[in-house]
Amino acid sequence: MELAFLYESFLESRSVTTDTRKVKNGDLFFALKGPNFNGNTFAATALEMGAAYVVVDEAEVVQDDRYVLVDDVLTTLQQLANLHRRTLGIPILAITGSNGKTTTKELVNAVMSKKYKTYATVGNLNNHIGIPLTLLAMDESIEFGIVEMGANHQKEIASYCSFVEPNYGLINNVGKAHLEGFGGFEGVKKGKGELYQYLFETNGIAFINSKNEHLMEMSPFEAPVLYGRNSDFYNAKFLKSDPFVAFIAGNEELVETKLVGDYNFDNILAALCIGKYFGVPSIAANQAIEQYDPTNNRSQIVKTEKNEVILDSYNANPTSMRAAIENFASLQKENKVVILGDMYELGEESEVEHANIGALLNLLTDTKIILIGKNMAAASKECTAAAYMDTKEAAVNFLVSNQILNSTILLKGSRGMGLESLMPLL
Ligand SMILES: CC(=O)N[C@H]1[C@@H](OP(=O)(O)OP(=O)(O)OC[C@H]2O[C@@H](n3ccc(=O)[nH]c3=O)[C@H](O)[C@@H]2O)O[C@H](CO)[C@@H](O)[C@@H]1O[C@H](C)C(=O)N[C@@H](C)C(=O)N[C@H](CCC(=O)N[C@@H](CCC[C@@H](N)C(=O)O)C(=O)O)C(=O)O
Ligand SMILES: Nc1ncnc2c1ncn2[C@@H]1O[C@H](COP(=O)(O)OP(=O)(O)OP(=O)(O)O)[C@@H](O)[C@H]1O
Ligand SMILES: C[C@@H](N)C(=O)N[C@H](C)C(=O)O
Repeated sequence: MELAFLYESFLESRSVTTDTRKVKNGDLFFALKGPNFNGNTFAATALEMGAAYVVVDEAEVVQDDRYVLVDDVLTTLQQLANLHRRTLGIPILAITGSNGKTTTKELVNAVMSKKYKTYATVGNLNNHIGIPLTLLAMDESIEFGIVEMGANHQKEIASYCSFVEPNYGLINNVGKAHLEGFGGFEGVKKGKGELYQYLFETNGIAFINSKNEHLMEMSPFEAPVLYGRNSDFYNAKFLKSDPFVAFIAGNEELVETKLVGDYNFDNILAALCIGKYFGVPSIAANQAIEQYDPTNNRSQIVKTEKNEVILDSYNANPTSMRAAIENFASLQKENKVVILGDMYELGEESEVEHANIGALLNLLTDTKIILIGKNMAAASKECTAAAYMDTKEAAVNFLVSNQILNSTILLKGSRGMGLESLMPLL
């Protein structure tokens, strides 16, 4: 009953917010609880600021009939999103994976929007709150929805599938990310595999990189749409990444991208496979890939007055760190510097995984290495040639007195390290 009423008012306003700092006239305000605040305490403020209704789950804050009291605000937000998704009835593609979800989502969106009116997750709004907000932002003009799903524990992807109800899905890869919450690499496979399980049980379709043995082993499908090998539904030929990726597309066209890192080739293949499956003309699809220019701290090239920086400070885990280092090692540049920060959420595997990165760095004989953060101590023990600072503050002092000039720099670490704040020194 509450849901039907809320959906009616949602259809009138088309605007949902969870934050009084962003309320607009006519909004539906959902009073979520978070680590810092209880949204119920902001309900009255939301109404004063123009919200039409406030959805709360604490009876004592209710003052009049503009308060909609429910058992649990987050569950109601997800149920409303599900009702909207069913009403729209459009095809929805879910994208998850350990690395490259956001980039792949952007690439798929760029390709698919050459033929369809699409809506894709904005930025990284990929969790229990961001995903329902993504669904509710789709209107009747949208022909194809693309929903990024992030996760750091079991049953999370299954829960998202239950209200997103995707018809199509892509697990980009499985790697050593969020090991703490997933319970190791096998746990990552199980947790991400929940998308395959949902699609299998609902006769959905999965796009799978056939060169990825883990994904192939996880696949329960009889006939998934494969990419990556010549006999597959889609393939392309990698040419180089020096630093930008170039390749020969499935239609034999040369495509020169603005994406750094050979690992991005897999993300591109996924996008082009999906485009081909949905009938996007190949010339237009290739053009979409060529035009995509990352500006989001994810392997972004920044030319400063002093240096050229591969700014990769959005996140870091053993798999993406290794991929970034190996790619950097292959670059033909004069003065190379690697600045790496801690990798987070690795639980009991943290020390050994940081040590493994240290061992890998020993292979970079022509490169200056700077390691930052408490966890990187384990890497510095393996890689004795590296300069090591346990805090970012210490690293700032080091970089002030040891200026880096005329170099190509890889700057990568977990989000919490905020390594982009070092950019003014580089
Ligand atoms: C709940 C919420 O939306 N919080 C946002 C809020 O946080 P704030 O610091 O204010 O505190 P609370 O969370 O405690 O607030 C509770 C509610 O109170 C509201 N409120 C507060 C103050 C006020 O004056 N008025 C208010 O109304 C408040 O809005 C809350 O509703 O603001 C922050 C700053 O803008 C936001 O950063 C914070 O957003 C949280 C983090 C959030 O989850 N936002 C989602 C929309 C989202 O999708 N965020 C993504 C990050 C996704 C992510 O990390 N993905 C991981 C994997 C997923 C793991 C999953 N299990 C998980 O734990 O999330 C990945 O690896 O990709 C993003 O922002 O990019
Ligand atoms: N296919 C890939 N394999 C390994 N590493 C990758 C791949 N694609 C991207 N990366 C690395 O991951 C970084 C973050 O990319 P992106 O934000 O697209 O991933 P994500 O999975 O969405 O991350 P998050 O969950 O934190 O949003 C990139 O800058 C790059 O270093
Ligand atoms: C920021 C969040 N999406 C994420 O990726 N976290 C990990 C732990 C990181 O920052 O490396």
